[in-house]
Amino acid sequence: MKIFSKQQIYKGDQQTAKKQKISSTELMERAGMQIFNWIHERMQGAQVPIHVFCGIGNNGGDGLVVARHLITYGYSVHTYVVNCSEKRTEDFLVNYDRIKQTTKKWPIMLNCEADFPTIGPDDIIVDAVFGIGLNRPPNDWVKRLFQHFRASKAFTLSVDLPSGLYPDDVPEDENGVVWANYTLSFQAPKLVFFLPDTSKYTVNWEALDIGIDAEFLKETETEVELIGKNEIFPMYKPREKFSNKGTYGHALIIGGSYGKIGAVVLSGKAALASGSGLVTTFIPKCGYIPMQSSFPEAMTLTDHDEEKLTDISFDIEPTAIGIGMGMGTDVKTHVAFQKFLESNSASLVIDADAINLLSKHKEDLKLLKAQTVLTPHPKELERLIGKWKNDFDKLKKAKAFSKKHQCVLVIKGAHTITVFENKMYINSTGNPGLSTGGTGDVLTGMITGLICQGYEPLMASLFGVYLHGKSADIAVEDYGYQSLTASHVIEYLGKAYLDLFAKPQMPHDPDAEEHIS
Ligand SMILES: NC(=O)C1=CN([C@@H]2O[C@H](COP(=O)(O)OP(=O)(O)OC[C@H]3O[C@@H](n4cnc5c(N)ncnc54)[C@H](O)[C@@H]3O)[C@@H](O)[C@H]2O)[C@@H](O)CC1
Ligand SMILES: Nc1ncnc2c1ncn2[C@@H]1O[C@H](COP(=O)(O)OP(=O)(O)O)[C@@H](O)[C@H]1O
Ligand SMILES: [K+]
Repeated sequence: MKIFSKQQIYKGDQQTAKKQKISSTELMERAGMQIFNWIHERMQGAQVPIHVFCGIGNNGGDGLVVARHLITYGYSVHTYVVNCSEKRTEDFLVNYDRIKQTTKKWPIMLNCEADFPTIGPDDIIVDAVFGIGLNRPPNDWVKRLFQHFRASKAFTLSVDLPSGLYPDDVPEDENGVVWANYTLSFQAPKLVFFLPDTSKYTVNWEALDIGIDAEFLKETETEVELIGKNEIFPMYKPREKFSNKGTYGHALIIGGSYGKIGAVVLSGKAALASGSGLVTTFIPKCGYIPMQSSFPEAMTLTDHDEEKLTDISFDIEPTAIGIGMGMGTDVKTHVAFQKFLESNSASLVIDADAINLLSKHKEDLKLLKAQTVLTPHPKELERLIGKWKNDFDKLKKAKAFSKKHQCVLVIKGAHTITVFENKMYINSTGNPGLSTGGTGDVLTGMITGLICQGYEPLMASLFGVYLHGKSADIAVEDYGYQSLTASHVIEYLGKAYLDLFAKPQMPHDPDAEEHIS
């Protein structure tokens, strides 16, 4: 699912009006009507007080449309205009006139704190103060209004995005933003719903189809995509009947040190469970017996050093290599890693300590082949690309890094973002049960195993991240967030594959009816 920039959203509105021969007022009517339908479907006329707060731009115009329909259907509505600027948009004014023709209870003008209404905890707030047009922080009294919303504890439904949130920046003051329970976003979600700095402003979100021009939606190239089942399914490579283990590649998993052999066991098992034909692990000598006894499907090669990797040499020809889990950053290990990079020609997935070694010795980055995959968690990413000001700055730096080194950067987190050159792919699966040791090792193994089966490194990363999260989403049903372990993610991988073939989905909806950000 494409995630459009602010400029693209405005362009899409214009193109839709032009192609469908409708006015912008009619498009606003459609948008507001969709919000009304959503509320009406759930409330069925219940007489809960609904406070609709409208700004003076088109987001406010949407709010006025919603309020008018709610009034017509007999709801208990209080409409307010947050009078924060003299510059009203045309469509706001058209809808201001229309609501005045519908009811004698005209919208109440709010000009300062003294005007704030009482809002009960069981009331509903519709937040239509600012949308994507916010271009500076709200006035102080408007910020206090947003805090008044939050203090009321009323269910808050934001129109398009929580007011005070920019579509392409991080607000400096969290009190200047509405904290929404739910956001109904027009046509597609916004990038800010998925970033660690800004996702807290809405608990749930849903995209409402407002009939934006189909050609615009299809042809417009976006910098950001949300990856759900609809995006993943077409990538799937079926298993051939007349195939053998050689058909699906040979994964080599390199890593481990004294006390950290388990990381390689997990990674190797994940490579196998993702479908790799063969798996070999390469570990320090101390790991030989534990590896052979806990992972009988794997072949095992060992370093001559007992406790760490000092010489990564082997006489097999792996299709793809995953390296770094539990490897440590000993000087001897670094020398071995550097030598390995100089001679390696297989596709590579780099994780954990191998990333830390690259961060410590940036000159080694030039040894990476094009399309090498790196899978840092936030701390590892910071060591690699430097500190960032906020999430947007982080993504800018990540794109520059990916371009410079021609690598696929898998930035792990609640919504893992895969960056390749200028494009960013946001994953939609996964849950907090994954916040436990070893799940990252599993991901590296899976991506390595997928490359072995012929998936391009970028596809393997997107597919791997999706399946990893999906497996955890299925497993959490049986184990709960607290008890989910990295081994469960491997165990449930088969179910995650099978889920790809479960009920078909609507093209506009990546994974579910509602989304928790
Ligand atoms: N396809 C779509 O996405 C559609 C979008 N529509 C709505 O239009 C919205 C965008 O409307 P606008 O561009 O009018 O902008 P907004 O309604 O988001 O609000 C900003 C308005 O207030 C002004 N402003 C910005 N920051 C301010 C501040 N801190 N204090 C006071 N005033 C400030 C701006 O000049 C602008 O007029 C969308 O978010 C959406 O709700 C719908 O009406 C129709 C379809
Ligand atoms: N709250 C969360 N929601 C979804 N996914 C998560 C969450 N926390 C962690 N993850 C995922 O779990 C994995 C953790 O990886 P990492 O931090 O490298 O763990 P480890 O090094 O212990 O293997 C990543 O794939 C990350 O995206
Ligand atoms: K809003």
